[in-house]
Amino acid sequence: MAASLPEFPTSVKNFQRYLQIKTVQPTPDYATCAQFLRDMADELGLPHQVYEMAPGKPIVVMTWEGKDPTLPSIGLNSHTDVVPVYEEFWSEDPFAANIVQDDAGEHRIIARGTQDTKILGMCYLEAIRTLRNRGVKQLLRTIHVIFVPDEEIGADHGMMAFVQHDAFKKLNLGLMLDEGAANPDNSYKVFYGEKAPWWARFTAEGNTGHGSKFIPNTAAPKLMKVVSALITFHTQEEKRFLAGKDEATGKPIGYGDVTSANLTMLSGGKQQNVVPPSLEAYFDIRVSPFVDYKHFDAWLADLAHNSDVTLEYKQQYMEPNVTRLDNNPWWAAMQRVGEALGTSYNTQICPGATDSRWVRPLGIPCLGVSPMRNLPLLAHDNNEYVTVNGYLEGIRYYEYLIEEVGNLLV
Ligand SMILES: CSCC[C@H](NC=O)C(=O)O
Ligand SMILES: [Zn+2]
Ligand SMILES: [Zn+2]
Repeated sequence: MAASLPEFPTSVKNFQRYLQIKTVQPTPDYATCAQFLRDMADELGLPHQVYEMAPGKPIVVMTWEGKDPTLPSIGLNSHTDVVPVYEEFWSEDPFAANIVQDDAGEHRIIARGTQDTKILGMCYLEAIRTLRNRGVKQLLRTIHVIFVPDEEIGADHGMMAFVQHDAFKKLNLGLMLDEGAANPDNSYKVFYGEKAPWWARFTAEGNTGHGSKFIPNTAAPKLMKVVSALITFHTQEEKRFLAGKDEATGKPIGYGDVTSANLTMLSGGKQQNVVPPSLEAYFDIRVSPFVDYKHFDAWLADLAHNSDVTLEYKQQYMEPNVTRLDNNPWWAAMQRVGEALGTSYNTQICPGATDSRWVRPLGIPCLGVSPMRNLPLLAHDNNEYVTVNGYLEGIRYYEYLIEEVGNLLV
């Protein structure tokens, strides 16, 4: 660790304070978090509302009213919760938000949530502060900075519920910006759509008995038929992805064009010498938005049926989830800002699921961008970090982007 560190700007200290709040699943400290955000809003002079779709799950919305509040507004969304840590694999306390100088001389802020996705919320707020300090009193459109809980566990009491609420409709969003991801290359990733999470549980049932016997009709071979078919499917999709283009048509194949099916949990059985009456296999399936959902659903149902296995979904997302980029004035505005700041973009389908999937089906365009480039993707990983310089670049990016989209007449 470096002997002495420079004095960092207040924006960095605010980011550290946010990171130090343990909004970690499964028991996030949302009360402290909401208080912190309310204090930030007061400091910025932004009126704010707190909504709860379930007790103890605050959604904080800060509003910077535009010159014409009747125009559709801009939503700046980020989630406040973070995923758990394996602390023994971290070089720093994941909730201390320590700043450590690396070999290249860069100052790294190391903490859970630096990339996913507390950087985003703080960049929005610090960018608004910069704009107002520059003397920009109002933009044309109203800006809503939205902080939501529980994105990491499916958003049942977060964005999924909020979009049904009157308060959400009253925000009158014309565009929502949401999370992107760190890019190891020199461009910003932009997510214009995402894969559909289908969390499937296959249950096989059969005869039980002594573990030394040849028992007919047991659970294991039935379950193995499903497991084997899905692993074969997953491997084929992986091959298509690695080949980079379609064998027949030569069309390029990216992450968004393929579907993954990972076996993530297996359960069943009580003792090693008792053949179990049931066994379960859990798959995290991420369906490409370009796949015919109904067709794929029928394929999985047939697979289960033909294997004499039952299939249940913990979640099965079925809505369209792509924002078109052609003839999209918001995207054009984003590109102008990138050009002005010397940044290029890399447009992608998000392999994971974000809160945008609840908003896109309402016809509201959503673009997921996080200004993190030349940075390894460490969301959900050990020693998650962003550099101080990267964070400051992010604030500058949003300063220009918020001004551009906030003043856009479409
Ligand atoms: C599908 S609900 C969980 C959402 C989570 N989002 C980011 O990692 C994901 O696993 O994609
Ligand atoms: Zn996230
Ligand atoms: Zn995440």
